[in-house]
Amino acid sequence: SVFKLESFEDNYEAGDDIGSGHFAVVRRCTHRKTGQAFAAKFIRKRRGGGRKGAKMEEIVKEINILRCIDHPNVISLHEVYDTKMEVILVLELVSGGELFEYISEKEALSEEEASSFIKQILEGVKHLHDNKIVHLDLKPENIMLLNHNSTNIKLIDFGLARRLTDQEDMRAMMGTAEFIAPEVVSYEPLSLATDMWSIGVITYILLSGSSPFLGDSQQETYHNITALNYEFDHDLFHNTSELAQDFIDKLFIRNPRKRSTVHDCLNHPWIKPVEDKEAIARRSAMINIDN
Ligand SMILES: Cc1ccnnc1
Repeated sequence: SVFKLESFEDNYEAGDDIGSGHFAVVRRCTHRKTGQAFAAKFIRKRRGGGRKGAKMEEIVKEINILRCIDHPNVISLHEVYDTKMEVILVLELVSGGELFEYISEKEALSEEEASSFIKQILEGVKHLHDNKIVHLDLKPENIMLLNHNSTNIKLIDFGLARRLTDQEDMRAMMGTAEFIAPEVVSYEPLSLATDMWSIGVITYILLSGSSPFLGDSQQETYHNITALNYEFDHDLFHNTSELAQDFIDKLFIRNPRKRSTVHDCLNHPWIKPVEDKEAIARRSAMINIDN
């Protein structure tokens, strides 16, 4: 991958911090020649045998993933600068804040608003999954609003994202099938279904303001997840439709192969409203006028 050799400072003026990720700081920046605003993600390189900083191979993996996606609901990568201490990703700027903040201000959202956000997340995730990319870190902090007065969202932070071809390699490393022990065979490699579970958690939180599996400790949370220990608490869900709960139930399935795919979700009636009779009548009326 060709990285720019002239310095980032030559072309951009860095501004305020607007976020941070793994070993990274994100700052708003302005392109000197055009005045266009971007987000610059400064990723610290791991030097020598140190622990701090990201490994170059991880940074290159994130860049290569970002370079092969292009979708209105996914952050886009503009250019990359490589310096001695850090790699700088110049990304599209989204300045509407995290979905996480938006929810906490509003407690819980209406079903229409929640369904509209989830539909956009599904559209973005569909683009990733169609390109065999699994995000692996879908959470409200990694979903940002385009700007303060819009409800357009973008997925950001692909620091943990993987291309599924890597997984196939891993399965190849598992050795010759006939000699593999059952616990190794049933070890489910990370799959696209991993993202779908996360979408279930995000949906539950958008509708109720509460987290379905969260316990008092990380260990308790893990127990709740593996035991599928969740319910639709009446106080939180008495205004929520059966359809929304059915959408979530189809994602909280232990067996990844049985869990809803992104396509199942986009076709679920909670997301894809059934076209009502008037809409059908209007459409055929238009067709008659045209003929
Ligand atoms: C935090 C962030 C990341 C990417 N683009 N804009 C803002």
